[in-house]
Amino acid sequence: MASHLVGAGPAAVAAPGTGSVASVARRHTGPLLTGVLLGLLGVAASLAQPWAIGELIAAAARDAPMTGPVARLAGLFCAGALCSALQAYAIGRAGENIVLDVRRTLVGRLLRADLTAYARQSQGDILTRAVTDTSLLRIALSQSLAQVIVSGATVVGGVVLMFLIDTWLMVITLSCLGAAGALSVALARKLRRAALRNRADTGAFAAGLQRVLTALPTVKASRAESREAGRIGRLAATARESGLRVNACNALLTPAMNVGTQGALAVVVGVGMSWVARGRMDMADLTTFIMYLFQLVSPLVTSVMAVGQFVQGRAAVERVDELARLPQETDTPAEPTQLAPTAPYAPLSPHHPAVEFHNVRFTYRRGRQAPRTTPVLDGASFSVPARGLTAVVGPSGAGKTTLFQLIERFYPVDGGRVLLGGRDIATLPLDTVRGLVGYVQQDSAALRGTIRENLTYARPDADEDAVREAVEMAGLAPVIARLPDGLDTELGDQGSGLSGGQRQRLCIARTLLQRPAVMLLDEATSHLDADTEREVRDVLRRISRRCAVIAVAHRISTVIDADRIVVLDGGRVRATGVHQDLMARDELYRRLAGSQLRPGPGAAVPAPDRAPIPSPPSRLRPVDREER
Ligand SMILES: Nc1ncnc2c1ncn2[C@@H]1O[C@H](COP(=O)(O)OP(=O)(O)OP(=O)(O)O)[C@@H](O)[C@H]1O
Repeated sequence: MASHLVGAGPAAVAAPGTGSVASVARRHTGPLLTGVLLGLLGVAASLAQPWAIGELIAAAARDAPMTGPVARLAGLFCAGALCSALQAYAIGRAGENIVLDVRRTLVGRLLRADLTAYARQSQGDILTRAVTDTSLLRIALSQSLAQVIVSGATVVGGVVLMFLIDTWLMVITLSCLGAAGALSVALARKLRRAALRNRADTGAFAAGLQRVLTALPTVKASRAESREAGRIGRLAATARESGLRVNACNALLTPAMNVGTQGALAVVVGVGMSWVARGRMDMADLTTFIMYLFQLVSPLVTSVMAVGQFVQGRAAVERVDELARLPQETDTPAEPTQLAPTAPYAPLSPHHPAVEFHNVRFTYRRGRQAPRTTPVLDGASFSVPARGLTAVVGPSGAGKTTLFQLIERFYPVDGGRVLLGGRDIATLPLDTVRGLVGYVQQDSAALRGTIRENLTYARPDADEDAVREAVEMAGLAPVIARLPDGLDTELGDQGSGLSGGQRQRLCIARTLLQRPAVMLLDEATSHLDADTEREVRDVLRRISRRCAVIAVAHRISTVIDADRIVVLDGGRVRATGVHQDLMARDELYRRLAGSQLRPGPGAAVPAPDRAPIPSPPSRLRPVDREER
């Protein structure tokens, strides 16, 4: 059914994967193993070096030719250096690739996140996780992991060779190192907890900073600079405190291992020398044993440091995983029939209402544990014809914006159905729904970038003529003509660089360019002066002959000549009709309209409570914003 419904093109965001860091990292097992293998080859080369030195000494002692032993030793040096360089490159590259993949997956999942779940996150913390924590992944998953493996292999190889030289001396050595090792493990556990706390504190600092930076003029106008500086300073101090705990654990880790190895060395020299004195061990074996012990010190310390880094990185992995687990919007697979090319403004069948609400119930969820609040919509029903201007009015907080958000399917309804062109939107792909519906938001969302990029945001393939037409229609042409760079003028964050009214026109033009079947305008002309508003209203009137335009407006001038007005109150539609009709029979509408309309010269003032037959629109004039 519903072959009249067509889509607006492919999804813009690449389909995200399952999201967890481990699942992403598994894709890079091959390059990581290659790096580790190169590292192990380097270990073998370095472990063989004392043996080659021994061979060289023996050859010198025998006065035998030295070319072979020297060549072997040089070969081992070169092989060790080459393997170590290749290992560092391979592991570093794999680490960067993991970070890239994790970030891409994370961005895909963030952009597809369920809005209810997303709204519970702080944006500053999201940024810290997506930028800083993902950087730490590289260290945890590649460098430190590889270092643990490679240094660990050096340690294991050395230990085996030392066992072969003298088992009991090695047992004594291991008991000294074991005590240091146990201390290091305890410290590593503490370090992980401290690192997790520090990541969270850093996120809280970023969230605090982001909160004020996005509202800097409000902060200044409220003279809150000192208060905010103090509050954010305290957040920074908390991050410092947990950072110091991380630092303390880190600072103890390496010395703990150093003390262990130095203690082992002292004991080995003492015990070994007494054994040599008693003839239980010869001097050459003791010297080789001590050489291997010296060779163990550096990899032991490196591997303990790498464990520390790995543990800190794991804290970051946990935080990135948590973000990647954000619930996603549920989508519906597209049917082939839904993806026919669109005709401008007319992809919905004129035989069905453009939008229908059937007994819709909806409540915002503030969190799983939070108590349920009163429903915003409690059985709302109305329909919007495929052509014409429909206005939605109601007191502040009545749920008008919520209606629009449900048409866009930003949230699923709790009960009832929302139909688009006769089809339940829950059964349509999100891409189709959002391609058919154009939405000019209440707060005129513009993005950092050029005006042209903003205009073509919903339709990147729009040609120059289409852009110019939308600009003209939205009354934006004179604004752009005054800008030195015209359409290529750069805007700041949230479209700064334009006035509120200019931003509204920009957003209207962007939606016009999208050529939707249903155009939603939420207070979209509230910042415009009376003349510009009239021009934009005329444009919308013209467009409404080709598609459905639904406008939320507090300004009665926007509503007065609408083909249909829906009056929303207490989560329900209490009346629908045209202006005169509603003035005559709906008390709330009369009250809402009465506060903004004043009689023209010679007209009697209608007494709102006595339900008078209203004066014809020509004799009523809307009160301009400036006069209110
Ligand atoms: N994201 C949200 N989370 C929780 N509650 C919300 C959310 N958005 C809106 N609400 C609540 O839902 C109710 C309806 O809000 P909505 O923005 O739809 O009203 P409105 O009629 O558009 O108001 P206005 O005319 O003032 O713009 C309000 O009580 C509001 O507090």
